[in-house]
Parts: sequence; C-alpha cells; structure tokens
Amino acid sequence: MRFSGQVPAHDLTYSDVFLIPSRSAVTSRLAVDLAPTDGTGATIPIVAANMNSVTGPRLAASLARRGGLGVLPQDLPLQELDAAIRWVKQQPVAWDAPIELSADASVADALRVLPASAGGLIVLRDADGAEAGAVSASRLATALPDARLGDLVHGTVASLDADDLTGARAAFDLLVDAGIDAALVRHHGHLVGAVTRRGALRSTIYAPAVDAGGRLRVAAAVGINGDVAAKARALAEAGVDVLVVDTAHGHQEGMLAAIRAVAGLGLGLPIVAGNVVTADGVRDLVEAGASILKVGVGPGAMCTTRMMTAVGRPQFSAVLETAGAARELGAHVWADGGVRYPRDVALALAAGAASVMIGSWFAGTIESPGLLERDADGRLYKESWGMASTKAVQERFGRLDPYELARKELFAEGISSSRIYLDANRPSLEDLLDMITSGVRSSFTYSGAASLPEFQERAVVGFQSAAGYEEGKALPVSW
Ligand SMILES: NC(=O)C1=CN([C@@H]2O[C@H](COP(=O)(O)OP(=O)(O)OC[C@H]3O[C@@H](n4cnc5c(N)ncnc54)[C@H](OP(=O)(O)O)[C@@H]3O)[C@@H](O)[C@H]2O)C=CC1
Ligand SMILES: Nc1nc2c(ncn2[C@@H]2O[C@H](COP(=O)(O)O)[C@@H](O)[C@H]2O)c(=O)[nH]1
Ligand SMILES: [K+]
Repeated sequence: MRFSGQVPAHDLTYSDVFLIPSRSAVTSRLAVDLAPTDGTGATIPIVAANMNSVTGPRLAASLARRGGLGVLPQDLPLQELDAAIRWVKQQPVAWDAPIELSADASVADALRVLPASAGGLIVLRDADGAEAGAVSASRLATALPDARLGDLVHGTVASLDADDLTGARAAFDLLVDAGIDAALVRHHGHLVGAVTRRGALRSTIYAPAVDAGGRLRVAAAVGINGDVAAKARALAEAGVDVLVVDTAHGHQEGMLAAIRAVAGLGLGLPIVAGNVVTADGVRDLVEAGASILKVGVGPGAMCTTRMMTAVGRPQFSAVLETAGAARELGAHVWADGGVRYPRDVALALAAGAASVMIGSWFAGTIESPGLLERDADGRLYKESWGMASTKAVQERFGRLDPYELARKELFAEGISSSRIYLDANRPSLEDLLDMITSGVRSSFTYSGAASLPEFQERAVVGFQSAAGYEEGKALPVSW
C-alpha cells in the first residue's frame, strides 16, 4: 500500500481515507481470491468477534461454511464451549443446516428465531427427537401466531439424495428443474442438510474453511486470568482450530504470561492475542508466542473505552503500524472493531490486516445467538452489549462474592444494551457476507489485484475531509 498525497501528522481512521483506482488486468470480480495467508485456514478475511451477542455455534458454523471464522467467547462455561465446538464439527459442509424446532412450538415461537422472509425450510422434531415433517419459513407469514408448527405440515417436503448432488451447480440445476427453491438433503434416508438455490449459488463462489478432517473450522477465546493453559488444552481436545487470548489491554504482563502458558503446550494451533495498537505491543506478544495480533482499542460499536479513558487509536493507523511490525516478524494482524460498511473491511485489508473482525454488525442477523425482538414500528432487532459492559461483567463475575463483583463493576467500558436492527433485505449472516465480500472483491479489482497479497501491494490510499466522506454516501431521498 502507498499513500497518495501528504501524509497528515495525526492518526487516521477508516472514514479519513479512501482507495484510488489503478489500471487493472483483472477481468472479473469473481477471479479475485480473498483468502488470508495467516495460517488459520480461512478462505475469506472475515472473523466474527468473541462477543456473547455475536458468536454462538450456529453463526460460527454458517460463517465457516462460507470460509470465515467465528470466535466463541471466553465467557461461555467450558462445558458449553466444548459442546459448541463439537456441534460445529458435526455440521454439514456442502449443505446448509436447516433450522430445527419442536413440532409443538408455535408460529410465534418460530418467529423469534427466524423471520418469514428468511426463506428455506424449518425441520420439525417430535418430543423424542424424531423428524416430524418440515415447513417453509414463508409459511410463517400467513399462519396465526398461536398455531402449532406441527399442524402446518402438509404432505412431504422435497428431498434430494446427496448421491445425486455431484456439486453445488448440480444442486442449483436440480432445484430449478424441480421448480422449487429449497429441498432437504438425505443420504441413505438420513437427513444430512438442506439446500436452497441461494445456498447452492453461494457454494459455487465461496470455499468452506475446513480442518484436515474436512470439518468446519472454529476458533475460541480464553481470557488471561485463571488456569489459561488448562482451558486452552480442553478447547484443543474439543477440536478447536484457532485459540484467541483476549483482554482489553493486551500489552500487559498478564497477557504475556498467558500467551507463554498457551504456547508452552505445543498444541500446534495458531495463537491470536490482543488487543494491541502499537508496534511495541506486537513485538512483545509475538516474542511471547503469538502468531496473530488482534488490533483495536476503542473502535468497537459497543465500546466506551476512548470516552472513559482517552485511550485507543484511530483504527486505520493502528492497523497500518501493527501490520508493518507483524510482517517483519512473520506474524499477522486481525483488524478488530469499528467496521460499519464493506469499505471499512477493504481499508483494513489495504492497511495490512490478514483478516477483519466484526462484532455488532453480525449481532443483527438470524444466526447470532439472541432471539428476535420487534420494536413499536415492527422492525426486527436483536439485543447487543459490550463484553466490558456492566451487563457482561455481571454475567462473568456473578458467581463471585458481592464485594468482588461490585469492585469489578466499577470499571465498565462498554454499553449494556443496544439494538442492532436486522437489515430487511439482508437478514442473515450470509446475506451480509455476500454484501461485504462482493464489495471487497470489487475493491481488489479497482486496485488491479487478484489476491490479498497483491491488494496489499497495489492499494493506493488517499485522504479525505468529512465532506469527502459524506459525498460517498447514497441519498435515500432527493435533496
Ligand atoms: N478492544 C477494545 O477496545 C476492548 C475490548 N474489551 C473486551 O472486553 C472483554 C473483557 O475484557 P477485560 O475487561 O480485559 O476483562 P478480563 O476478564 O480479560 O480481565 C482483564 C484483567 O486484566 C487486568 N487489567 C489491568 N489493566 C486493565 C485494563 N486497563 N483494562 C482491563 N483489564 C485490566 C484486570 O484486573 P482488574 O480488573 O483488577 O483491573 C483483569 O485481571 C474482552 O473480550 C475484551 O476484548 C474491553 C475493553 C476494550
Ligand atoms: N471497549 C470495549 N470494546 C469492546 C466491548 N465489547 C466488545 N468490544 C470490542 O469491539 C470489537 C467488535 O467491534 P464492532 O464495532 O464490530 O462491534 C470486539 O471484538 C472487541 O474488541 C466493550 O464492552 N468495550
Ligand atoms: K466506540
């Protein structure tokens, strides 16, 4: 990457900068390879943040199926983390995992899990866990809220045999030939997944992030307190692919000790550590044993650190400096926080990030862990909160004695309640991934790059005023 024009003396964030197009020999955006080279096995440079409102097993599996990586948060009890990792590892890779609900659940219950506009199929289970038919999500739009899902089943839903699905393109064509949008996929009669036209199309564009055994990849976080090594070992035994050692102030002795403890286990897994925003921070954490640095203090949507402490750093400069330092050491950085638009992802990658971590934006999707809420205008949202908020601190330290909990609560650096609205046109994580990756693919071709290393080499970055940034926005009404 190079700058065009006089580099300002102050630090920069994403809205301060833009990409200047260059001559390109890349003839199609679909010829772009987005894969990061950070050793995580991801095929797109997108990581879902270790936040309780963002990454659960379902979101992690959906993201890995499209090549990204979800980081399960350190706040989940070890037993739940173990179960979540094992669940992700059992999920179909080539097909979607249909939403499964009890046949006794009501339409209103189902509408807390997915909107009728989501498309696809809902598989119903009876009290013994046996299949009790399937209904299309769109059926929820016309049924009464208190109707029992099991009573909406009429006839059997189309099923395709996995042996007939020789590839994603074949699956798409079979659905078109049958005149249907979605079907269950069976193998020797057993349900192994579901396929939609959109899902099959996506499978022709994305490559899943899979481990050596061909199972979906998943990451998990550990904090820096307690027996960090024992927890890391337990996660590795459950099958985790990447370990993230995470705390607000990553450049502290407690973090260095935690990294050494995890690295000392010799698990052979990439160790991500943070958060840092300086080259010195990178050097110390890499020396302790980290191979990827999580970068960002204060840019997060749920984060009040900058206003509480004045500490942090505008994110573009933080990524640029740390990525440069990491490169010299053969390490990598993940740009963590502050992403609101696909352009921010492109700029983080141009600054040198191997991958970009997204939290709050992904909280507002069907796949995130929370239930759907509806505001007074009928708009769908999910609740989100910061991992250093009073709410998160209470959940994390609730089992401590009241005095210890009260001491911890003094230091809240995040908001406890926020509404993240679902995009009516893009309610699922995969819809957002389509939007982000298509934007970034296009960014690469504007710079004449067909791969991430080429993009980082060729990107030309200019500086803009607030008016320049404003000009780039679309206008939903006339002026
Ligand atoms: N990227 C960002 O800007 C930020 C992210 N977060 C996220 O919130 C979650 C909770 O993290 P965290 O609050 O570190 O909790 P942790 O449970 O990881 O504990 C942090 C430990 O570090 C000690 N510590 C020393 N200085 C600091 C400091 N300035 N800030 C925080 N802890 C400090 C704490 O001791 P003691 O409590 O006694 O001080 C405690 O022992 C993490 O997921 C983290 O990534 C939180 C804030 C900023
Ligand atoms: N200072 C705080 N930072 C937080 C908190 N919870 C999460 N985070 C950080 O934000 C990113 C995600 O950023 P987003 O803009 O995509 O939401 C996450 O990975 C953490 O580093 C918090 O309570 N305080
Ligand atoms: K912020």
